[in-house]
Amino acid sequence: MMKRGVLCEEEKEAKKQKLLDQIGDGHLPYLSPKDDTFYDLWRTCYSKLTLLQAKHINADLHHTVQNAFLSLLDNGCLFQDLVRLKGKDILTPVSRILIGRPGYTYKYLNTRLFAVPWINDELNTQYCTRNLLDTYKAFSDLNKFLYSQTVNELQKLRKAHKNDCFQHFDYKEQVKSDKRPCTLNNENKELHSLEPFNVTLINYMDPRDMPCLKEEPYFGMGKMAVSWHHDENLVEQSTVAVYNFSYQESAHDINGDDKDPATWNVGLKIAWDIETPGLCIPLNTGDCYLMLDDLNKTHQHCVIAGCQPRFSSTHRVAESSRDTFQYIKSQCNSALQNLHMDPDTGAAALKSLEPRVLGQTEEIHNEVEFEWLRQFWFQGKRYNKCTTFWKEAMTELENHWKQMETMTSLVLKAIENENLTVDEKCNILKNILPCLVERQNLRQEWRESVMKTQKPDERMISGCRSKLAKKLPPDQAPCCYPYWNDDNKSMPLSFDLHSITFALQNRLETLEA
Ligand SMILES: O=C(O)CCC(=O)C(=O)O
Ligand SMILES: [Fe+2]
Repeated sequence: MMKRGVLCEEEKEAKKQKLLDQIGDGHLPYLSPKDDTFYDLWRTCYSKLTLLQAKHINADLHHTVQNAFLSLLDNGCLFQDLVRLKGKDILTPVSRILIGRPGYTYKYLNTRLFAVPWINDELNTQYCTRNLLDTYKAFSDLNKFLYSQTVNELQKLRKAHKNDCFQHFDYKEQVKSDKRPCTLNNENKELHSLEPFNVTLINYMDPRDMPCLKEEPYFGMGKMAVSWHHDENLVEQSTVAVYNFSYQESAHDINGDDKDPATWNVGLKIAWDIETPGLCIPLNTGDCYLMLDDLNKTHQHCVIAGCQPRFSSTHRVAESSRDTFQYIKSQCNSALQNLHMDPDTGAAALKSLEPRVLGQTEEIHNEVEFEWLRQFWFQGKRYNKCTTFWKEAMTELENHWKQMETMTSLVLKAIENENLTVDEKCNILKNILPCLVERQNLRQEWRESVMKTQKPDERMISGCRSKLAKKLPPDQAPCCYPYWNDDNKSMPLSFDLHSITFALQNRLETLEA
């Protein structure tokens, strides 16, 4: 069920290793403002990166947003994520929270983050304190501001692009080759998204808590708080806008004296290119930068740690077709349409035994279980500190999921008992078995992931398992939920589906023989 990128992890890793081998012991060149050609390089190879300096932004907005960052920290609403990278479990050095439209989620590194709603007109009671309500709203205000700036900058970009094209366009060439000016071609090509940002991912790190950050490997830019990456799961050609806030003086410098020791930097490079120098842009507190249009696709970025604690708010247009509570709720409702509950006896029955319908129900069953319930509970009880929105949403989804457990058990009974032809039974089995096998495999995977993070018992003493467990506070420790024992009579089927899928496979083979 995990989404696959254009290049798979192994291919990317091999490609990266090849680049590192080419570089050998040395480093590739990169430019920062102290280099004469820094602005030329920025204009020519990084023109879709725009910096908005703090001094051009309204002081009230700075004040509101900066207080909001500090409030998130004071309220314990920033969390390190336990992610799986290149087959290893790691705890991200950066702590995060997602804030955004009610019901939105955002997936990064196979972790689904659940957005704390930034405003909720109907239910103000969904926050622990009044103070937190104002905190989230501050990011909605910042979101509106950054969106208006993005629209302006995209217009400027479009104008500059048109001028460039007309300047370079040679009329004779056009007649000869019967090509049209590139502005005309580009009229259709300019697909950049003007959709407003729907979420912001807030980042926080105090470098003094993270003495073991990795060195930036290609250019020697310094210690990385966030390694090179493209932002994933965004609407194509959508801008990412970032507000930067570092605070408190500190004498501690982790990056040597090569550049201003206090400053955090954003690093940029063209993806898979070792000819063009990298760009390292220092960020002063209150500065914002925009990665416009397709910059996130053509280039990669990283964050080089300064010495102060630092926050950023990264506003994005998350791809949301299958990633909102509204979406998964409607999926559940469509699956449950095939369930009839007798109002008098409370007995459950399936309305249709159409194989396609049964298969779809089992798919939705997996989707709600693995993409929502298990993702949510893997993050412990962290969300309770920030909002009640997701606890209520998960209770609702869990009720739907439990009814789908009943539906699965009813299909299994139908295959045993009903007056169905061999063909009908085969068709049903073919439609549901792949989903049940996937459910069994994914349940085992999730259970193992959670066990790895738990306190070691006598059998598991050493290694990163125990280290990870110690690092996470109890309310953030991953839960394997839902989980139940075979003697739990409220559940129609076992957690472990191994013997059921095994028997069904045999059954199918016998029927087909
Ligand atoms: O903190 C920043 O400036 C950017 C962080 C980032 O790249 C991300 O959250 O994807
Ligand atoms: Fe990023």
